[in-house]
Amino acid sequence: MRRKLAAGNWKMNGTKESLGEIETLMAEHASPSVDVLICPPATLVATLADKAEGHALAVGAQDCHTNERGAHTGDLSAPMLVDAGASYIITGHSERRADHGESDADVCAKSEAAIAAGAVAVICIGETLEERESGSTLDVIGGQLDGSVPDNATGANAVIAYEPVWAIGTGKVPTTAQIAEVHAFVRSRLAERFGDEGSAFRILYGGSVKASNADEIFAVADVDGALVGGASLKAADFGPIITALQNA
Ligand SMILES: O=C[C@H](O)COP(=O)(O)O
Repeated sequence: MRRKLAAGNWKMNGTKESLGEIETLMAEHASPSVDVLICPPATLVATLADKAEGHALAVGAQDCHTNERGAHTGDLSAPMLVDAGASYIITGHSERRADHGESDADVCAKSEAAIAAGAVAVICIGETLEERESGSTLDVIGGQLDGSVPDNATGANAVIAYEPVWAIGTGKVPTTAQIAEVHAFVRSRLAERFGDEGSAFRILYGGSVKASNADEIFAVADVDGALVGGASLKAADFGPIITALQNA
């Protein structure tokens, strides 16, 4: 049985003051029946991990370097992030792919590094609007999945996040049929490659998830939770999404 996951990605938002939102969230969701994860900017990982000690809240990072250490000014390695308190690391977010030119091979190496460091890799894939409109969504998703998920991935150490690029931060959400089609495709592709283990991977949906659409999205087969951006910044927005996932 896959345990559901409500994951918040704060992206490049938040200072120490913002952690008050997490204190509210932890107080209001002290014993969630789903996994709850917040990935703040790297500057806040250690501070949030300290605050989350003893609470049912996992802390994650938004990216990592492929190497364990070395001359890479400004970068952070997976073991360093784990040392700071991250138990999950997002890899291959479309904003990293676009802003930093990360390829599937880069994402695969980062995911492998995250897993080797003992973190759960949250591996992101998703098509652009142009790819969706040209009918190549499943080809794109299949290629990203094959290229970005490392051989050492299992259901315990990796999560797949399907985030259509055109749905991120836009308020546009695919239809439930579109989400169902991609999630079923991802599930079958994982089964082809990993056999029975393929059914153990959690597959999250991400892109303009909010309290008002969460129930509908979480009712879709093979949606094991969400990777939430904007609506994860405030407890008043993220709390109801956690509740919806618990009730799904
Ligand atoms: O990582 C989160 C996603 O990019 C979704 O962001 P959003 O919920 O602001 O659309």
